[in-house]
Amino acid sequence: MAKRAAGLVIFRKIGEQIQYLLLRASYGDFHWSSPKGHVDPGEDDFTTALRETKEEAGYSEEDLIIFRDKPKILNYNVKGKSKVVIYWLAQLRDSSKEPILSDEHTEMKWLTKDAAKEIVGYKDNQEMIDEFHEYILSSS
Ligand SMILES: Nc1ncnc2c1ncn2[C@@H]1O[C@H](COP(=O)(O)OP(=O)(O)OP(=O)(O)OP(=O)(O)OP(=O)(O)OC[C@H]2O[C@@H](n3cnc4c(N)ncnc43)[C@H](O)[C@@H]2O)[C@@H](O)[C@H]1O
Repeated sequence: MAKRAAGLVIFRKIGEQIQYLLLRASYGDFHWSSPKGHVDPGEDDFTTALRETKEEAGYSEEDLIIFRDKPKILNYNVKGKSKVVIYWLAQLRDSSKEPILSDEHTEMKWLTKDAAKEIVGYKDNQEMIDEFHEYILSSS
């Protein structure tokens, strides 16, 4: 069975600029991603996304406006095993509230769409950022 994870693609608005939160893993290839993590047995995906966001960025559901109707699903292989990751888009209500990192990450950045796409590197993740970005623009 595929490994399953869930998380939130978090953005904030600074004036007219939209910035995405990316966290750098403290292990493996030190990759950058949105807050997310493994779905525990019996846990639903959305609960995982909220739990991991709290653990990895310090944000609670109350800190965020979550666009629940538009999840995106990424499928890729990690060490030869398939992995499914479900992401929801979420806006930080208080743009001045900075994340609190756990020991799973060493660094954070708020990045414009193009910089966020560059740092995540993977095509499917880049396409997801593009799609979420279009959604933000079309709904604001
Ligand atoms: N490798 C590791 N070494 C040591 N401790 C670890 C570890 N992974 C997790 N842990 C630890 O395990 C514990 C439980 O973590 P927990 O967060 O509960 O579970 P998890 O499933 O390991 O969490 P993530 O899904 O966030 O893991 P990840 O960052 O490895 O996954 P990603 O898919 O981004 O990345 C996995 C790989 O896929 C690559 N990747 C990411 N996105 C894509 C993509 N779109 N396409 C192709 N490859 C991708 C990444 O570059 C990376 O190489 C924590 O304490 C954590 O610190």
